[in-house]
Amino acid sequence: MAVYTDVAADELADFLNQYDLGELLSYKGIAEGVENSNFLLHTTKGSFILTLYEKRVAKNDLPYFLGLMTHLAEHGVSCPLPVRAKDGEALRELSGRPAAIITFLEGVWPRKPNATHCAGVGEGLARMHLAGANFAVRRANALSVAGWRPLFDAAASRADEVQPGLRAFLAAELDYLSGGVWPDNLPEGVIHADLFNDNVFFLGDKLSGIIDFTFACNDMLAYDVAICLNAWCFEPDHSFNVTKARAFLNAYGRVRKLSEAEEAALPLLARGAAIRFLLTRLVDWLNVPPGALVKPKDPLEYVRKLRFHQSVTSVRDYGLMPSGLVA
Ligand SMILES: Nc1ncnc2c1ncn2[C@@H]1O[C@H](COP(=O)(O)OP(=O)(O)O)[C@@H](O)[C@H]1O
Ligand SMILES: N[C@@H](CCOP(=O)(O)O)C(=O)O
Repeated sequence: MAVYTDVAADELADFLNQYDLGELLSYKGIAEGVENSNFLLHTTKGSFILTLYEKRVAKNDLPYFLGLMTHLAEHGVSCPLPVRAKDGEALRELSGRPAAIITFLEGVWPRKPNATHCAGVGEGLARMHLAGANFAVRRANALSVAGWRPLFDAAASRADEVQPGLRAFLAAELDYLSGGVWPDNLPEGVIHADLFNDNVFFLGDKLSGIIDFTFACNDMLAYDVAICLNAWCFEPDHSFNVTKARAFLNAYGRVRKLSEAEEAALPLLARGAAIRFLLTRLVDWLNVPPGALVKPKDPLEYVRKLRFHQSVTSVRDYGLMPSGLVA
């Protein structure tokens, strides 16, 4: 998260009067993350997170995110719960933005994830996929193949300022991925779509909860696996860590087994997952709003990840035997 929209103390106190959350004791903006404005609130009834939804979030989608958190929590996933105001509504408006308060989740996101964390995420992701199976509401993935071209168009003219040749590299990859190769027959369901290490909390080595459902949608479950491979299984020097990947994939597979078709599609899905985050990061890198409390994320990290997946021919390179047996 970040802070794009400031909230004054008296405005917040008025806002909180709509809830049964006691008196405001203190609040502060959270400098982490890049998408929305987030504040940690301390009231006489405890700690809460206030989110003001910003740029990439469509107001119409908010009931999906809030409903999904409630559904997942009811089905055994540890995640924040939306807090309803006195009128029963969780989604409100503050400082001209859609806003919601969610419960505070204990835990710390891992700054240096190890293979045990990766296994925890694999298991947690698979459990989330199973828990989402009977969520009745649907939301298409706005950031799948069709959503990548507009991002490219928004950044293309300045892409080479970030790295010479980046524009041509992205154009070629986009042409390839949108040229009919993208799978359309893999199992679908609710995916988190942004399960990076700053969205997974641990207490010790044990996963304590999953946050940030603002990209959640219905899409291929294996695409979520690919997003996590990228987010969790590379080192700070951008080399791929096959031990982490094996730990992640095997833990996922113990809860929800990937089909052979899903395994075979993983390299392609990982390329798609890489260009999706490369493009949003590039757009954000080139358009930091003046005065915003935000640290944009490095798009070039994802160029290196994408190049790695371009060289992958089999799921063996991710530490799995093609049959799904442990390598
Ligand atoms: N329910 C929560 N409980 C505790 N901390 C939270 C919670 N939600 C968010 N945070 C804190 O805010 C940070 C950013 O949240 P995140 O949802 O990732 O932001 P964004 O809306 O920008 O994607 C997290 O890394 C965490 O420190
Ligand atoms: N995970 C994305 C950025 C958006 O997620 P946030 O949770 O950090 O706001 C990336 O790494 O590009």
